[in-house]
Amino acid sequence: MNVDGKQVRPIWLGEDGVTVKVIDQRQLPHCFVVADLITVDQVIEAIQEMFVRGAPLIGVTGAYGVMLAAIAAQTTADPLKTIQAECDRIRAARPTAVNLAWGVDRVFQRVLAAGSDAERIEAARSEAAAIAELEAENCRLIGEHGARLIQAISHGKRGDTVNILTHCNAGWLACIEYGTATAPIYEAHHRGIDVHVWVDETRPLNQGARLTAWEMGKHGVPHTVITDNAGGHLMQHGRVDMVIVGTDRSTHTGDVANKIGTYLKALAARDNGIPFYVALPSSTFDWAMTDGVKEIPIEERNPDEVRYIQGLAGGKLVKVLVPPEASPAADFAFDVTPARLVTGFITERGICGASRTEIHQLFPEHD
Ligand SMILES: CSC[C@H]1O[C@H](OP(=O)(O)O)[C@H](O)[C@@H]1O
Repeated sequence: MNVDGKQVRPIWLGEDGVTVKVIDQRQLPHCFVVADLITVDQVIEAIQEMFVRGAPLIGVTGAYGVMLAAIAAQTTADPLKTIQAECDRIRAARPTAVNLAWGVDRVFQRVLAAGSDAERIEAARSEAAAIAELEAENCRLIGEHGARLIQAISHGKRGDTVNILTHCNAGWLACIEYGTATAPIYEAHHRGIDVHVWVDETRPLNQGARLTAWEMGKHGVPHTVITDNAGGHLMQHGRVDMVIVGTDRSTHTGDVANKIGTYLKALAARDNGIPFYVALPSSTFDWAMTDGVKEIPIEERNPDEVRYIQGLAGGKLVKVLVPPEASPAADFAFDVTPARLVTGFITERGICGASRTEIHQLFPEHD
């Protein structure tokens, strides 16, 4: 995406064809820092500590991690076995986003089919790059399809501003280009449709206030940062026309895992008759799980993420909200919105309802 006149992605391969370069999103919006990853351990750290985050981006980062595993495995007695063990470690870095396993497994299948160390490395490098380009194109298509929904609302409002609420960051920073939830917003804005975005701050790591607001500002999209608890009030007072969120894993039966707090927005949207859409590439569907509330693993992160807030000092923890010795804390990173609260999915193949039948009509190869 264009940032201050430069084309920027959250991940790219260095000129040496080995160094995986990522924007350290923990430092945004205060500092733009690029981290170099050259080992599997560094890839795992980047995923776990959220230098990189967002399902599609986590998938691409894990995919490049398999390339780094193949490079390191050259000096081992059994390279394939070593690579497989490293894939297991990368896959386990964060539990909720299904793209991580999807990306790692796609690359490992290509590595398995290669015949030598050099071929394994090249197969991994090219497949990781191909996944990145696939996800970029899928997000572009999500934008095309989703913009039609926004256009219809704009038409119904005779061109008045379409107010869209989004939660967390499902922007290009969570993907490769365009984003998922933000792709229709960018495309509608590009088409000259009058849009405004309510940006949930998204406690505790504030991906909305820090990342979505930064993206919107750099792209010139009108937006307002709000507290997580303001969405219901705005919906009650007719100030939200639609909700679009991303997802880290959605079951093929329509249940949606996304950043903690999404479920509450879906409840408020349903109570106020507001359409609630989930934007995702098909790599984020889980074709095996049927009951998302029961089956999707919900990551629990370090409670200090609740106790502290990141400040201006280059991402350093600068302010204590809850003295650790005073109270226990808990940091549930995701929740699951049941399909009954989801109006529809915006995918690279178009828009569908949130039932198993409708999802499979769009993706029959998974029947
Ligand atoms: C397009 S996936 C974005 C998705 O990922 C975020 O979680 P995290 O920042 O913890 O990786 C959030 O759930 C977003 O909706």
